[in-house]
Amino acid sequence: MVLNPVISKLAGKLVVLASASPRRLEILRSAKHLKTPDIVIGADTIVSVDGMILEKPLDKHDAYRMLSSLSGKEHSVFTGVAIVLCHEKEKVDYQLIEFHEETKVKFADLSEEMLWEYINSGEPMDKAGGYGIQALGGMLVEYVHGDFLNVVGFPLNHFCKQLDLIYNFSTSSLDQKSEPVPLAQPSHSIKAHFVCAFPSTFPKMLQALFTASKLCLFDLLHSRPGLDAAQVAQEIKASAKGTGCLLEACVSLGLLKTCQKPVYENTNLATDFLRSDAPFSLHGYIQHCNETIWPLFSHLESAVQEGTSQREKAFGKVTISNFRETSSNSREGKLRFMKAMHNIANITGKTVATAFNLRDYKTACDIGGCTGAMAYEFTKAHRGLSVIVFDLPAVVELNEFFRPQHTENRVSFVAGDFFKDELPKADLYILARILHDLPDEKVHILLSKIADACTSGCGLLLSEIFLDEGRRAPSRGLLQALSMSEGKQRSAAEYSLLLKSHGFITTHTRHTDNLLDAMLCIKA
Ligand SMILES: C[S@@+](CC[C@H](N)C(=O)[O-])C[C@H]1O[C@@H](n2cnc3c(N)ncnc32)[C@H](O)[C@@H]1O
Repeated sequence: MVLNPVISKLAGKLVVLASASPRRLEILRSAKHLKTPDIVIGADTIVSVDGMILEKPLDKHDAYRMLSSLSGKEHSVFTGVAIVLCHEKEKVDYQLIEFHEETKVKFADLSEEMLWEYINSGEPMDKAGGYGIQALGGMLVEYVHGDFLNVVGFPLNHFCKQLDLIYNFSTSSLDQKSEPVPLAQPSHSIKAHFVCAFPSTFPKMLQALFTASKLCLFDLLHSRPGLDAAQVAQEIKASAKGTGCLLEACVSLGLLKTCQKPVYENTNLATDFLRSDAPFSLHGYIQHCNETIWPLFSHLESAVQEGTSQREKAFGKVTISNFRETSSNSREGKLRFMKAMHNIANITGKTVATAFNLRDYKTACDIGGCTGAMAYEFTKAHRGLSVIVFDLPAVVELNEFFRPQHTENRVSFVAGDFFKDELPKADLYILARILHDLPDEKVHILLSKIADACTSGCGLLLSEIFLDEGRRAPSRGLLQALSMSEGKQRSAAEYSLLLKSHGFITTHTRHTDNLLDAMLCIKA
């Protein structure tokens, strides 16, 4: 789903927001300026805790009752949304689409003093559950698991996905205003189209993205915007026919844009994420998905039948086991793997580095820290902190390709194997995206080595995708498990338990909305 084209489907339509909430109005307004009528959107938010439903407080005492019932606990925030599409030909017809979104929020333990101070601020009075996460109420919150905007009052991401389904898969395109879908068959045709389109469209979309990325199309159109198809074909040394089709497909996916004269340029999305030298580039990660994830998952049926990794089937024998993530042992293969890790660390690093107050730590060791991208974010976020990146010799020797141009020299590299070699001394150890790749036995070996290197009071910051306790989400973690690697996807509680068995007590857990979650532990 490409967000801007999705939300822009509302342009030129009159959208009636059937809600008095200024927050909902703000969320929708900031997503798109809307003009002409055609759609009615209604939404309502409730909070649910211990089987009780909390709506808006009636008075201060009601606010106190609600907030004290939330103190120290996880609760759910539900927003129900109804979209009514109005079709007009000879007579007006309607189509109703409903959905809801749930977000889990945990409150810190709230003292009486804090509760009353917050209630007296007046903020709780017009808000479901008696708090507003986007303002002072944010201070009460320990973590949010799920869509933040849903807690504010409108699940914009889910809403855009629904719009995508309506406008990209519905036979009754509102733009044509020709064939209204009668009320009797609510979104059935949309679902059928979705189910049909998904298996055929999705692989084609991905292959178009992989190919455009591999041919460095977005780099070319960044340095030379406004080339036509023939010029692009010449530059990328590809056929005119194939290049023309690829360019048009990229336009339809919102990756490129073209005006009346058929010349091409990058959309903002491509400029920000798809060119190889963008600060938050995902170019290396996309190549990794193309060369490693795609071939691996093309053997999914055997993986499920056999319950074993299909790495050898996909890539043949890989002799250097620690580079098992790559499809080759070549320098090019290693660099591709490192670029992929670097891209994700660039996107997530700041969130992880700023998840906790690390004022008391002066030296950190990022175990399996790869290119140092995460380490640089930690030194940027914490002025008094130096970070040693500890990784395999084959990785450390290639780190010069990833060194940032402007940085204070507080990141250094040590080569070694975390199962065999002595770990550098530090008062904070960072383990980002390491443990999910290891089975429990190996986790214990690594954690006991870290525990031996720690004195009492040392910290351990773990960053991984944390599954929810029911193992129902997030799907990126559950899908990753299908690779049948020797590792394991775990919940925050499971990680805490593993860490506790080596004397690390979890003090804080953060579910972020930025791919990786984090927990901070202290060595007892
Ligand atoms: C999935 S990457 C994570 C990189 C980095 N921590 C991040 O979050 O961006 C795993 C890293 O662990 C390193 N690694 C794997 N086995 C190792 C070992 N035995 N000793 C040291 N590093 C190892 C890999 O080289 C790779 O850089």
